[in-house]
Amino acid sequence: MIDRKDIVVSAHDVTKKFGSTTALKNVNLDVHRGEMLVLLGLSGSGKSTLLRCINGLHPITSGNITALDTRVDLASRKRKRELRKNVGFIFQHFNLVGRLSCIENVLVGGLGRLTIPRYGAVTYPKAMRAEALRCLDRVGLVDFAERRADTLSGGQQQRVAIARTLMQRPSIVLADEPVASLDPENAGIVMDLLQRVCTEEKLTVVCTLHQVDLALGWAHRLVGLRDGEVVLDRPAAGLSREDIMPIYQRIAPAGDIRTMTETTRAEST
Ligand SMILES: Nc1ncnc2c1ncn2[C@@H]1O[C@H](COP(=O)(O)OP(=O)(O)OP(=O)(O)O)[C@@H](O)[C@H]1O
Repeated sequence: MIDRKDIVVSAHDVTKKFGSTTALKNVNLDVHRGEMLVLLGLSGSGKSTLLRCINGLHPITSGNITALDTRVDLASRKRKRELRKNVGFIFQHFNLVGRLSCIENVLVGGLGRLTIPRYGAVTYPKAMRAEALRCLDRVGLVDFAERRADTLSGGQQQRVAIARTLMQRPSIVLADEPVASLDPENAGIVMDLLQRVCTEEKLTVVCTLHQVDLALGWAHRLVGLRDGEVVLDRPAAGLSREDIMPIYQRIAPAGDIRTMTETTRAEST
């Protein structure tokens, strides 16, 4: 039985509108400590919006959302900033500072614990530099500490971004299509790393993906969104591609349901 204490994110009837566009419709979701949850769905189904509502980057329109015991929908700006210190965010395009070394990029993850900004790795406390090296070691890149970030491959840059997130010591990691720019081998390496930090450090990872096979291979739980609604919420174990593909059906205005392939074929003829 799941202990409520282990719930780190809880969304109740969350609706998010952007003008006349409803990005999320009555979403209900509990995410547990140490869980690797993958959000799947067509482009525009609301995956990134949900991530941004969890850390308060987007205000929700109705419902309520709690992350790490903070009512995100009611929180002040200051409270949201505090929350975000405990919530790491991994982006598709890594968001590293290319001209800085890898260790400097990782150290940025620890800035929230310092009162004054630092410029250059040597200006950080020695203990933080040692921690940054350990984080780089976790992702297999300690030998690249002094290399400029923009001289690394995409896969290596994403691993540095994961090290930066670890340096932040978050309780939750939100990853928005972290492997979308990577080849299959590097995508597997990055997913493996995310799953390992999740399991070994009891971190909670909520990750959006377009690759069903990666989701099946690495997620503990899959949540499918279609037009902003949760249409699948199941443990990944025992699920097959066939169980997942209905997420990718489009609802036509007349109510007939067509798969994306059928829609694309019809549109191209
Ligand atoms: N800042 C915004 N302003 C207006 N509309 C937005 C904004 N952000 C998202 N939307 C709309 O909300 C809906 C959901 O978008 P969202 O980016 O969450 O989808 P997604 O599933 O993450 O898509 P993708 O897989 O392409 O990243 C879309 O219709 C999108 O156009």
